[in-house]
Amino acid sequence: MSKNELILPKDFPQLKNNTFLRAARGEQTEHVPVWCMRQAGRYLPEFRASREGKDFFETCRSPEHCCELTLQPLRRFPFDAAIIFSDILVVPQALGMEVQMLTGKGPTFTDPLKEPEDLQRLRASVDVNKELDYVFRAITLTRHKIEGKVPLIGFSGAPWTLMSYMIEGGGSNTHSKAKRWLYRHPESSHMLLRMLTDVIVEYLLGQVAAGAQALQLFESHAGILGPVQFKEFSLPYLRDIARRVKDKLKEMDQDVPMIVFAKDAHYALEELSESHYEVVGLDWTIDPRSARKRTGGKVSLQGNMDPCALYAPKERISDIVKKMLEGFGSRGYIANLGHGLYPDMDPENVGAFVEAVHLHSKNMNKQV
Ligand SMILES: Cc1c2[nH]c(c1CCC(=O)O)Cc1[nH]c(c(CCC(=O)O)c1C)Cc1[nH]c(c(CCC(=O)O)c1C)Cc1[nH]c(c(CCC(=O)O)c1C)C2
Repeated sequence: MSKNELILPKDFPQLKNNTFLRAARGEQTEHVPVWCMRQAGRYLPEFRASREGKDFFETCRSPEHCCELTLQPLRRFPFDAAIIFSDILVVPQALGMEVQMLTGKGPTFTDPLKEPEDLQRLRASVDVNKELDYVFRAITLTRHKIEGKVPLIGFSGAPWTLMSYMIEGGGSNTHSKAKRWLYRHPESSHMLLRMLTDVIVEYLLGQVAAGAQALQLFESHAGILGPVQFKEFSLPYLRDIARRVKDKLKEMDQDVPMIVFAKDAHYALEELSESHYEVVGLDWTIDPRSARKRTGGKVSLQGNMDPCALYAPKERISDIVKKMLEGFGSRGYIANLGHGLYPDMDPENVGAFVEAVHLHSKNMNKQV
């Protein structure tokens, strides 16, 4: 028996800081909780040291490494949540596709999908518990090792974003190969999106069973769609995922908040706030006050400082954070960036961001 198998998803340490979970449910908290997308990342020297010389997806398959990388940012900063170290592309791998992380190039598929016939290359039925067991073990281990300090977030890529990677074969500016499918092969596109949805639902439920206390869906490529295609090829699947996961969680007597982050989908804010997610994540192109108005108190909001604001001097970061908090208000709000941290960011400025959120939100609460 390997040492991971001894770690079971039960008897987890008691949660000490639940501000993130309460804010996700729209409750008032002592301070506004804060975390950063890509908080476990290359901007931290200890992350670069741990990852050095190791294959990215091999790291993802090692529960011990994932646990260590997830915990690293918490040792430096008083974040109010942690996100499990993994990647959205483990799902296409589970469907049978080969993906490598190439230095300087990012994720690269060996043999991307080209035509609808290629769907036959995908596993028709995926045993999620077998294929993605390593993620579940990483979550269980981390949930123990985090010692109840903050909640642990599980995540998945959303169907359209994963579909676009599977067809583009990696990062892309135009996503024109994937969008070509939407216009030329709409039925096959829906078939692929349905296949992904089925796997994602199982995957998210498996993450909760393993110990995830919240779930975030990353629709990172929403912006490239525009409102009409978003309504046809993204939104229905986002809604289906939330509804199916929620129904099952109810049966399991679990109450796990779900966050949807559809980057650059400001055109769909109203729809996203009526999609069964407790929290809508926002990129920096949306004004906080108008986001509140447009979502009408139906959901909590998360975001949305421009990550590049972290290049500003610390006093300026503090001012930007203060304005952002005033725009969102301190209730039903989780502070974050509008997208992930970049590798060249100064950890000290990340610390200044976290500190400013806590300080200004406590002051705002005093004035109410
Ligand atoms: C740290 C990291 C990750 N993935 C990649 C890196 C950098 C590579 C490395 O360190 O070697 C490659 C890695 N993985 C991906 C990319 C983007 C490729 C591209 O489109 O150009 C890269 C460089 C794909 C990916 N992967 C992810 C997204 C959605 C979020 C987003 O929009 O950025 C996406 C699009 C999710 C993701 N990815 C990761 C996490 C957990 C860490 C954390 O957030 O603290 C998460 C949540 C981890």
